[in-house]
Amino acid sequence: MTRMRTEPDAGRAGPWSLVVPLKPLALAKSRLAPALDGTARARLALAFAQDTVAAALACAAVRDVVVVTDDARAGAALAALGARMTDDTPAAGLNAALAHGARTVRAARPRAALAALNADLPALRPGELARVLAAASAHPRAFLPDAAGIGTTFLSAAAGAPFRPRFGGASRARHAAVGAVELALDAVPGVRRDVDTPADLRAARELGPGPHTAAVLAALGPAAAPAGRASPAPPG
Ligand SMILES: Nc1nc2c(ncn2[C@@H]2O[C@H](COP(=O)(O)OP(=O)(O)OP(=O)(O)O)[C@@H](O)[C@H]2O)c(=O)[nH]1
Ligand SMILES: C=C(OP(=O)(O)O)C(=O)O
Repeated sequence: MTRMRTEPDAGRAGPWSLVVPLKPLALAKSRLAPALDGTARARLALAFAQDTVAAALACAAVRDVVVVTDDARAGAALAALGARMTDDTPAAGLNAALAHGARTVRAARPRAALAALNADLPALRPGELARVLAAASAHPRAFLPDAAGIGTTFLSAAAGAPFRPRFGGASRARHAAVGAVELALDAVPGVRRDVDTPADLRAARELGPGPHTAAVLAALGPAAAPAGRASPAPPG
C-alpha cells in the first residue's frame, strides 16, 4: 500500500521533483562495517539522508522531494524536513524503488521533470545541486557519475522524458549505455560524494558534511572519520 503525505511544499517554484531512495536504516551502509557498529551505521545513514534532503529542499530549482522508504523512523524524520514519503516496493531493489517513486510523482503530474538522487550525499550543497539541475535541463535524460567514477549519484528525466534507472555498482556505464548524457561539471563535489566506505566518509568530512552528519560524527568521536573537519557545510 502506498502512503503519500499531503504536499507541504506545494507552491514551490522549481520544476524538479527529486526521488530519493532510502533502505531501512538497519540494513544501510553495510560497507561501513569495518569502522562502525550497526547502531552507528544506522545513525549515520539517517543523518546522511537528512542532510541530503535538507539541501535538496533548499535548492530553488526543486519543487518537491519524494523519499521512497519503508523505514518509519527515517520517514518521520525526513517528512519533518518537508519531504513527501512513499512506501518501497517489497524486496524489489533500488531500481524498482526509484521507478515506483517516479510513477508516484507522475501519477499526479504526468510530464513532471524528475531526478533520482542518492540519500547518502552528506556534503550536498543547494547551489551545487542547482548547477547540476540547470545542466540536466538541456537534455532529455542525464546523469552525474559518483566521486569514484564508477557509479551514479544523480539521474534525470526532463519533462515528458522516460525515466530509466539502472543504478547499482558500475552504473555510470549502464546509464550511458541506455542513452543518458553524462554531465561534465566541475565544482560539484558534494553531489558526487556518496559515502559507501570508511574512506568515503573521511572524504565527505573533508568536504564539509551538513549539520546532521556533523553532529553524529562529533558524537561518535574521531574513530568514525579520523581526518578533516566536521563543521556544517556552508550554504551554496
Ligand atoms: N528504497 C530503497 N532504497 C535503496 C534500496 N537499495 C539501496 N537503496 C538506496 O539507494 C542509495 C544507494 O545505495 P547504496 O549506496 O548501495 O547504499 P546502501 O545500500 O545503504 O549501502 P551498502 O549497504 O554499503 O550497499 C542509498 O540511498 C540507499 O539507501 C532499496 O532496495 N530500496
Ligand atoms: C547504487 C550505486 O552504487 P553504490 O551502491 O556503490 O553506491 C550506483 O552508483 O549506482
